[in-house]
Amino acid sequence: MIILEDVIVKYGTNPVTIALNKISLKINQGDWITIVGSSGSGKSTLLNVVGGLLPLTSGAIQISGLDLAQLNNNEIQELRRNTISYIYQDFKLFNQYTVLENIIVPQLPYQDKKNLITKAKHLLTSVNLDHRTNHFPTQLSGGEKQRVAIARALLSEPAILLCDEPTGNLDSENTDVIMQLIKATHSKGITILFVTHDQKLIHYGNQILTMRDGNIKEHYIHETNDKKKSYK
Ligand SMILES: Nc1ncnc2c1ncn2[C@@H]1O[C@H](COP(=O)(O)OP(=O)(O)OP(=O)(O)O)[C@@H](O)[C@H]1O
Repeated sequence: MIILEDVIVKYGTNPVTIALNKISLKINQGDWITIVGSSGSGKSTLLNVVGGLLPLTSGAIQISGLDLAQLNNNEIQELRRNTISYIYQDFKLFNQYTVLENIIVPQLPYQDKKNLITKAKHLLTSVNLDHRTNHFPTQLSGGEKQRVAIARALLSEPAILLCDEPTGNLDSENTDVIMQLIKATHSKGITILFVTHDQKLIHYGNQILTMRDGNIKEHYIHETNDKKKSYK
């Protein structure tokens, strides 16, 4: 479970931007929350604080019972390595590495290489890219790059997958492929936080969270038809 309590994030000093303005939210394991809202409303900041990438100005975040503020840098990195994975609009692949290397590189210092290669090959098959194992990112299409990024994100078998507009650079055909892969991932019980501007994608999640000016404007849960400002 992820719990945000009165989370405030400010950027800068003069001027100050309040990116998250006292956000409280409870996310259960296996939820898929689609996060929408206009540009600058705080969507990426919300993802980044859950991912342990940004310090809070005030408030608290718990992930699986751990208070992020109580963790040292190594512990945060461990949480990010084992529990939380990210996929981004711009894929963030390493152009100097092959597809297979891109998938295993983040985990290489911590796990047995042979095991990682076996797992990575299995993941490449599951995203239909086994024929691209030794290619470099520059030789791939956008959709293929995002499939590599998904394989990399899943290597650690994370509990939480943070998706920051992962289909933003893709055409509708590739968007469908990526959404089906994320859907399959979600069906294994992984929590998904999914930022998008694409209204066509909001039905994939079980909840829609609308941000406005650093606040949760609306939190809509599909299954219950329940509308909430927050779970507080
Ligand atoms: N590094 C930063 N320094 C200063 N202000 C920032 C920084 N990052 C974001 N902001 C500001 O914080 C606010 C929230 O930004 P955030 O990126 O979370 O919005 P967003 O909803 O993801 O926007 P978009 O849809 O355009 O990606 C915006 O006003 C933005 O200008």
